[in-house]
Amino acid sequence: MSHSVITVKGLKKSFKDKVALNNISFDVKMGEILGIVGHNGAGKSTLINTMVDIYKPDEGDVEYLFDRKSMYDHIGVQMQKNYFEGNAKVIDICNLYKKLTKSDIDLDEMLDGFGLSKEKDTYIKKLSGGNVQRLSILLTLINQPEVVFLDELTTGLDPVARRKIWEVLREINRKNNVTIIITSHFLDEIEYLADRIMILNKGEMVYLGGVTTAIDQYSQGEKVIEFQIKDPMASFKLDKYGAIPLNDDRYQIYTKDDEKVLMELITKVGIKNLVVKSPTLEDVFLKIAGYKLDKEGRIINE
Ligand SMILES: Nc1ncnc2c1ncn2[C@@H]1O[C@H](COP(=O)(O)OP(=O)(O)OP(=O)(O)O)[C@@H](O)[C@H]1O
Repeated sequence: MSHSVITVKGLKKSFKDKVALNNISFDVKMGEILGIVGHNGAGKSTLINTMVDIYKPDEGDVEYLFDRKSMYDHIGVQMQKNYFEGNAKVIDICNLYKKLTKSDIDLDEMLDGFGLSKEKDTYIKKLSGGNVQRLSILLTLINQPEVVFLDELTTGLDPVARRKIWEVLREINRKNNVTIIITSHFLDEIEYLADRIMILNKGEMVYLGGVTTAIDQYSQGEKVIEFQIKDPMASFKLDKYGAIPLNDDRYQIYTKDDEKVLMELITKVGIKNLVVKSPTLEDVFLKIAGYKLDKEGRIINE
């Protein structure tokens, strides 16, 4: 069992009467990738901001394994918004960070790993949004932190660029045992990267554990039947099955007795375009917190 590098105890944070975090307690293990997911406003950024001392909690406490006074020597924080001087070149900003953090990292190697070698002499104001995002992650890693916080990891990046970032992060996690805490709206990202996931729902931690454990725990041998009904007026017939409405007039039913339910749906309700499958992480989310995903796989509010 690895040590805890961060211990969060009973965190509470409100903004006026809005409760952003309600009694959150957990440990971050050294060398793990912890993925924090939740809908807009679930409390992800507030949690990270409180963990890195940007916000003061109303109650509770965050303990680090290392000396709190030198915390910023040990951690790297990438926030949602970045403000870079537009008239500086990529390499200038990198050198500045390197100097400020007294790092001996090989910048050429890093720029290459992030696919930014060609942009080395590009002015920040001329960079694409995706490249600004890559640069901000790169800068977070320049001081060779032991713990990295990445808020909204790959928002704004195309699928190829996202994969590249995932690989870089996995490598620094595996090679250097860097602990990584990421928030994301994308379940595929968390499923791919995270050793454990935390599901936040309206400021509450509703799940913390392994991805496969989440699926096993919440599915309990159930199958998922997804379908459309032939006659929308017949939707009341689905009530007794606890059907969850999805996009595009589709419904989802969880059942341990898929054969019987399927027969009933076909003969008594009238369904089409049906799929029977084992639950995925996406289904688990839908079940735990009523989340839905948009076409790109991003969590959207109910
Ligand atoms: N500085 C602030 N002042 C007032 N309210 C805030 C502030 N920061 C967050 N909140 C509120 O606290 C709640 C949690 O917000 P937070 O930004 O932590 O959620 P999030 O899960 O990161 O959302 P998103 O995915 O949209 O970034 C929201 O209701 C938000 O409006």
